[in-house]
Amino acid sequence: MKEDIIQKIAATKRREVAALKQVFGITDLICSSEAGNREILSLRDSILSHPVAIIAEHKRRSPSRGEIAPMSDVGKVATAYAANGAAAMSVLTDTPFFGGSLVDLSMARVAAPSLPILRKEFIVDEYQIHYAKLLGADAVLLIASMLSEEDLKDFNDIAHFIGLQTLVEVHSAEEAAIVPKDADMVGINNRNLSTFATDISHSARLIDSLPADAVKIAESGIHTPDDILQLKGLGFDGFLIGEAFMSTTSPGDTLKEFISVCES
Ligand SMILES: O=P(O)(O)OC[C@@H](O)[C@@H](O)c1c[nH]c2ccccc12
Repeated sequence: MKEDIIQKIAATKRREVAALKQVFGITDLICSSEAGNREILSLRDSILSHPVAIIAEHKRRSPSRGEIAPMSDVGKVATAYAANGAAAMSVLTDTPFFGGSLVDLSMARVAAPSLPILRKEFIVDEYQIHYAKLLGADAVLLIASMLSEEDLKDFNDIAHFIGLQTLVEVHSAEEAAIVPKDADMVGINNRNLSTFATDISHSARLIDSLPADAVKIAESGIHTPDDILQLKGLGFDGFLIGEAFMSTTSPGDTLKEFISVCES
């Protein structure tokens, strides 16, 4: 059977973390991230205080779309997202599949000091959570389908222990059932991680399997302001959008246009 993309990514991530650990051990990493202690911004509060709460993503390429904005200046995009009403920013740090990097994360942090930032990564090891903090993230994505129930709980606790928030991503009712009660936000990904195809009606079908009081984020395949309004009507609090912004010449202006259409 052909290997799922997500399985291939998970294997790559394990090798990547093993190599990083050779250079910079986990104890050194934890000490460094604690030494540079900065005030963590609440991504969750920002979602709840924005009437149209968009987590605007920086994405250079993807396995499904190929190149989107390979030469993007992440600092410029971060400044533009902050200036044009983003509730938060998501920075893809994966290199082999999405063309991002840890440098992208730290450059976004410097360029947009008041904007909550999510490290968008395939987390398979707590090491990646400490690295997220070191480079200035406020929150991390935890993908339920890549983790055992036990690891999901542990990683959620570790993130909280070092002051970061968590967005737990699910794809099914079974995964929704294992989301830790104190996860800060729960996301439904409209992208099937085996095929990478998107279908926004997936969010609509699954929303009732999330706890009523969860902060709910719809992720992927959102291409128009109308998509946002439809998902908002169903009860979603926030919207994670990458391609629809990054495939335009000015991601910040496109974000602004989406918000103004939604608010009109
Ligand atoms: O570019 P889009 O379709 O707007 O999607 C953004 C974001 O939701 C997507 O990058 C994403 C969310 N979770 C993921 C997990 C794996 C790969 C990709 C993703």
